This record gives sequence, C-alpha cells and structure tokens, in this order.
Amino acid sequence: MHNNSSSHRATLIDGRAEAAVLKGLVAHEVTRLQARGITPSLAVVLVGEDPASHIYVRNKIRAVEAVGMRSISYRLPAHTPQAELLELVSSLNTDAAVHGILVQLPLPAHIDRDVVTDAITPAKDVDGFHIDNAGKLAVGREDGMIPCTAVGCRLLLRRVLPDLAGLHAVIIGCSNIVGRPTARLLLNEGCTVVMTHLQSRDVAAEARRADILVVAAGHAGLVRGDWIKPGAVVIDVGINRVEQHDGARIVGDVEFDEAVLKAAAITPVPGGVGPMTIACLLWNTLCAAQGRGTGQLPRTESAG
Ligand SMILES: Nc1nc(=O)c2c([nH]1)NC[C@@H]1CN(c3ccc(C(=O)N[C@@H](CCC(=O)O)C(=O)O)cc3)C=[N+]21
Repeated sequence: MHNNSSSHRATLIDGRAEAAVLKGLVAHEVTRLQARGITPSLAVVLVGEDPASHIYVRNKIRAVEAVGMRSISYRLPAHTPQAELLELVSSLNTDAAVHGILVQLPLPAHIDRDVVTDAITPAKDVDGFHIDNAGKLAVGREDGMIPCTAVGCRLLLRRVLPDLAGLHAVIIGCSNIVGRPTARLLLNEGCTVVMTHLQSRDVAAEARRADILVVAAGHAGLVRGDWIKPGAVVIDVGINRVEQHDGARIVGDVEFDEAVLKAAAITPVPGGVGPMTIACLLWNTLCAAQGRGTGQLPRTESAG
C-alpha cells in the first residue's frame, strides 16, 4: 500500500450502485402495493422542445417503468399559456390514479416557476419544490417531500461517513433545487453548514475548511485541487456539457483529476449524484403512493 501524497487516490463513490440498491427497495415496495391493487404512478409534464429536457424526461420515464410503476407523460408546446399548464396540474391534483406530479424545469420564460410548483398538491409534489415542502424542510422536518438531488447527496455521504454530526460542510451554490435543501439536510445531521454563492467573498477559503464539500454551481472546473482539504469528501452535483476535440463530454463542477489526489472520497460525473436523483424520484413517488413524506420509513404491514 502506497499512501504517500503523490500516490493517494480518493475512493470513488459509486452513484449507480447506490441507486440500484434504492431502486431495488422501491421495486420491492411496489410489488407489495400492487398486491393491494395500487400501482404508483407519476405524471411528468414537459413544456417546450429543449433537447436536454427531452432526454432527461425519457430517462425518468424509463426508470419509473423499470421498478413497476406507471408513468403518464404530457408534452406541451413551448408557447403553452401558463393558465393552460395550471389547468393540467389542477386536473392531475384531483386524479386519484396519479400519485406524483413532476413539471420538468426549466420552464419557458413566460411561465412563473413558483406559481406552477405551488399549484401542485404538496403530497404529490415529488420534486419537493412546493413552498409547504420547502418550509417543512427549512424548520428541520422531514415528513414532507424532500428534493431528490439533496436526498441523493445525503445518502451518498452517509455511505462513506456513517456519522455526519459535527463535520464542517461547505455548500457551493445555493439554488432552491439543490444547494439549499442539501444544506438543510446536512444541518439536520448535525453538520456545521456554510452556504456559499455568487456573492461570497472567498469561496476557495471556505472550501478549504470543508470536511464535506458539496458543489452545485453549474460551472465546469470551478473547484480546483487546492480548494480541497486533504481527506475531505467531495460531492460533485454539476452536470456540464463540454465540447472537446473528440466530441462532447459531461463533466462536473470539480476538476476531477486534481481533486482525486486530495479527497478521501469523491463522486464521479457521470455516475455519481445524477443516478441518485432518479432513484430518489422513484422513492418519492413510492412515498406519495403510500401517503407519507420522503423521510418517513415505509410502514411495515403485518401479513393479511
Ligand atoms: N422538475 C425537475 N426535477 C428534476 O429533478 C430535474 C429537472 N426538473 N430538470 C433537470 C434536472 C436535471 N436532472 C438530472 C437527473 C438525473 C441525471 C442523471 O442521471 N445523470 C447521469 C447521466 C448524465 C449524462 O450522461 O447526461 C449521471 O450523472 O450519471 C442528470 C440530471 C433532474 N432535473
């Protein structure tokens, strides 16, 4: 074993393997529900023709069906009026056969994202973006729907760090979709959480203090090797398409080749957080069908 600084390489956190475990659990619960005549179902709404969104939505639908759940997809033209989208959401809210509703983001500029997400019944809000769900998480409650990527990040961290209490966690990027909810979850675990964003003075200096570094900035190559404290655990949420001489490639927000020499463990991109986001979406859809929140364990029903 060579463990000197020149040969050290971080453990890779395998998001695909972790996602497969969670999907297996979901698939098992789905069979139990089906025995009672319930097939969990997810409605996915896509507005506009963004090619990346179409690929994401196709992958989500495939994953939903692979665990035995039902998916219903709605593809609306880019010029769809907001009122029409709200009508669709309203009809899905009252449809008892629909357990989860996901409106794919980003939405066209003429549609107010907050109005749409707040129109979804909180119990069917599998993204966890509704203000009621965000509010619960903000006060430390985990009985609502919690955003999928944040849940996925915590599961990956728990895999390599059994006890998160007292650790110094630094979040880079504070979107409502990823950074903020992840910060809330890590605070719930007892971490000391620092949230950095575009206006932060010295993000590198904050990052160097991190035992846990979560990067969700959407900026390829933002985090360099010298931003990472030796032995830190790095979660790279970024998904950036970069053009290279031999075609396009997906990279994260972390300069992986540098970070792998400093960190104790790191998530790759692809194959890290992304697959966990999908697996947690399946989990949330299951939770919605079972009438519970993300953070509540499945009820163990006795036979008969
Ligand atoms: N309402 C809403 N909810 C979302 O959860 C949502 C959304 N809108 N809009 C877009 C983003 C993006 N997102 C991803 C999920 C999985 C992967 C994923 O599985 N990535 C793979 C493959 C990456 C690739 O090759 O493209 C990986 O990282 O290994 C990526 C991105 C969910 N989003």
